[in-house]
Amino acid sequence: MFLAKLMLLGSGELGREFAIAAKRLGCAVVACDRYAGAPAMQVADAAEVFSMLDGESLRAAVEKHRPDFIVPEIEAIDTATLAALESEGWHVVPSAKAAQLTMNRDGIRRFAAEELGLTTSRYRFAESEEEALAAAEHVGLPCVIKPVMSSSGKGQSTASTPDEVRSAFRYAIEKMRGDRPRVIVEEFIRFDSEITLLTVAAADGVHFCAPIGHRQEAGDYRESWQPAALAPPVLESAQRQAATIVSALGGRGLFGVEFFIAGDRAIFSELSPRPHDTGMVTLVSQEPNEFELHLRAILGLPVAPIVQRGPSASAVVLADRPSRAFAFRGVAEALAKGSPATPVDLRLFGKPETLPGRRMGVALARAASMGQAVDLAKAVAAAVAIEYEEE
Ligand SMILES: Nc1ncnc2c1ncn2[C@@H]1O[C@H](COP(=O)(O)OP(=O)(O)OP(=O)(O)O)[C@@H](O)[C@H]1O
Ligand SMILES: NCC(=O)N[C@@H]1O[C@H](COP(=O)([O-])[O-])[C@@H](O)[C@H]1O
Ligand SMILES: [Mg+2]
Repeated sequence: MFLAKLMLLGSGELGREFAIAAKRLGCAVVACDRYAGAPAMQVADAAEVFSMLDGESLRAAVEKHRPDFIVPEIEAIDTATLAALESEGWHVVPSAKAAQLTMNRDGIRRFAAEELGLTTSRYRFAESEEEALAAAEHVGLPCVIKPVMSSSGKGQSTASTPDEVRSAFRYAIEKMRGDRPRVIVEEFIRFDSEITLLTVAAADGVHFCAPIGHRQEAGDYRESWQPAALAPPVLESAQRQAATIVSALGGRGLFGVEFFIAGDRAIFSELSPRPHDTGMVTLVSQEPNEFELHLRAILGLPVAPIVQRGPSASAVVLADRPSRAFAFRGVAEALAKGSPATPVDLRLFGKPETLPGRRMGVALARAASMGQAVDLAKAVAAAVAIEYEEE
């Protein structure tokens, strides 16, 4: 009856768009996350609530639902259980190895730089303030310090003095996820721009989407746009490095490969073996979008042609305080900003709770020029207000 049964490990906004794509192609979707009512659960056939770091619960959910594909949607998953499940014949997307290496910054960085020879910033790992100081001396100041396990910029800061290195180390340990008090100390790259290169490992080989430019603030993305203007040799270098790493990680699916662009160099930063948040722009910028591409690649279906539809942008809608009682205002005004030549759209994720800086929605726009598309997406996002009610 169903084309395939997919189990999502993590059910946020990215999982929700993936689940919608899967439902459209007649798949069954089981959505798992740490809380009930997560965005993808709202459109899935079934839901399971447990921590993805709890291996026993993860195994129980897999054995209960018997999915054809286990699809990690977040980074923090009990990857030892994923590896065990894979060895027993369950299919982990794109591979247990990819999930395992990318969950920890030390895993993916050492694999990229030391095994594959990709261009990266200088880096060292540290497990104490003293080690962090020594690492900072090695990579130079300023440097960027991040917990090895974290995402969306959590626990990340830049240090310019030895004192700041100490406090950045403490901050990273305080905000880290998981149980390994370890940080990466990276050379600060003065980049001209940064991009995500969506790279699809499909049955018939590797395909690329047009590069996506993005702007980050506090380690989290604010706006993204596609296509990002890149000199052809820089794009080719990024594509070569992306093809190398996705092929080495193995399996089929879409990857978000992040690069810093500095002069004529594409410097590999990190990658997601799954759709990328900056890739939400593809909801208006291309067909198939990144979620449909991930799905098609997983199912062994054709992914080409990938059609880019011109200058497009996304801008995030963030909450600024914790609340379980809130409402969205200004949606009509936001959507009224579109015109036949400059269409706009909006996704509100339906998360049941706000937190300071939590992403609650994203605005999308297409226009004749990139500047116009970004400005329009920002205006649409700015028109949406979150009204917090007294609890
Ligand atoms: N070495 C560096 N030099 C300069 N800027 C950096 C460096 N490392 C990170 N940044 C900035 O911080 C942002 C977030 O870093 P990174 O992608 O490593 O973190 P993350 O927590 O994995 O984020 P996400 O999960 O959103 O991708 C980068 O996109 C970049 O803007
Ligand atoms: N950069 C990773 C990323 O964007 N992940 C996306 O955010 C969700 C968690 O949101 P939450 O923290 O608001 O629950 C994840 O489930 C995923 O969709
Ligand atoms: Mg990143």
